[in-house]
Amino acid sequence: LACSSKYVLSQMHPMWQGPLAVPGGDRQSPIDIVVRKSVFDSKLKPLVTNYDPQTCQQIWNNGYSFLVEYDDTTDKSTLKGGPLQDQFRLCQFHFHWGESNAWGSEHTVDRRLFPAELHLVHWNSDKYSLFEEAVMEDNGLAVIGIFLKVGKRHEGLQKLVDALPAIRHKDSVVEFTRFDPACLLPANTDDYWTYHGSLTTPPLTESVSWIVMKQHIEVSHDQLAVFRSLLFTSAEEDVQKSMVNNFRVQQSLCGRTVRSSFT
Ligand SMILES: Cc1ccn(O)c(=O)c1
Ligand SMILES: [Zn+2]
Repeated sequence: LACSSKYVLSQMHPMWQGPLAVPGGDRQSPIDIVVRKSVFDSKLKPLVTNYDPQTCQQIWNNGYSFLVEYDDTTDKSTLKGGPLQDQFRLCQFHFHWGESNAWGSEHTVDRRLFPAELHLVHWNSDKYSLFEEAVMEDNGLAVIGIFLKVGKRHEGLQKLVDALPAIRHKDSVVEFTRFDPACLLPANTDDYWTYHGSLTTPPLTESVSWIVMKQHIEVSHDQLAVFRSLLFTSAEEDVQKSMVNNFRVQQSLCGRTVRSSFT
């Protein structure tokens, strides 16, 4: 069983040459959320987000996804409430998606796959002074996961979609300002599942309080197609590879409980 071994081997991924051994390995992400096994916790509070669009700085292709990065040197864009005891600062958001609309999300709900998943990444600024510090601690990060479905065009997303052709290749970056990530939240942010897990990319550290929204957001087929026009590869490489299927395989629950904020 993957949980009992001292090391778990993450999925062999072309981008991460060879298996990655992760110390411990009994709190890995992503997972399948089995709705009927989740436990309602009445102590779970509503999420409180306070995002300042002025802290938005740049958008860049890191060779695995594209990241919209925020200035996290002050407490201007924060997350608190929900399952969290402390205040967390927004540092970036990014997505995971498939080559087709049939798959692409990292988490699943009763094995249901979504075409993509948005991650809003925050770190505990009550306890740590840098993201790099927090990422190594078991209460260091809080990531909001939001499922994307293909449907009507997402007006707020279009500004981001329009910036993507400028960062087609790995390591390209452009200035990106005044983007309010609150426009990407679903109407209902009171209903979520939460569990303790890990980053889904290296260093795969088990430092994440995951908050997975029950309600998805909708984006258009064309908007998602622009995500797929990005490349994993840098401009100099001879063979260009489409940035698709940038999700990790699901990990064992290892006896963890997934709590729900709703019945
Ligand atoms: C910090 C971090 C890095 C990668 N991914 O996928 C995440 O969801 C969070
Ligand atoms: Zn992610």
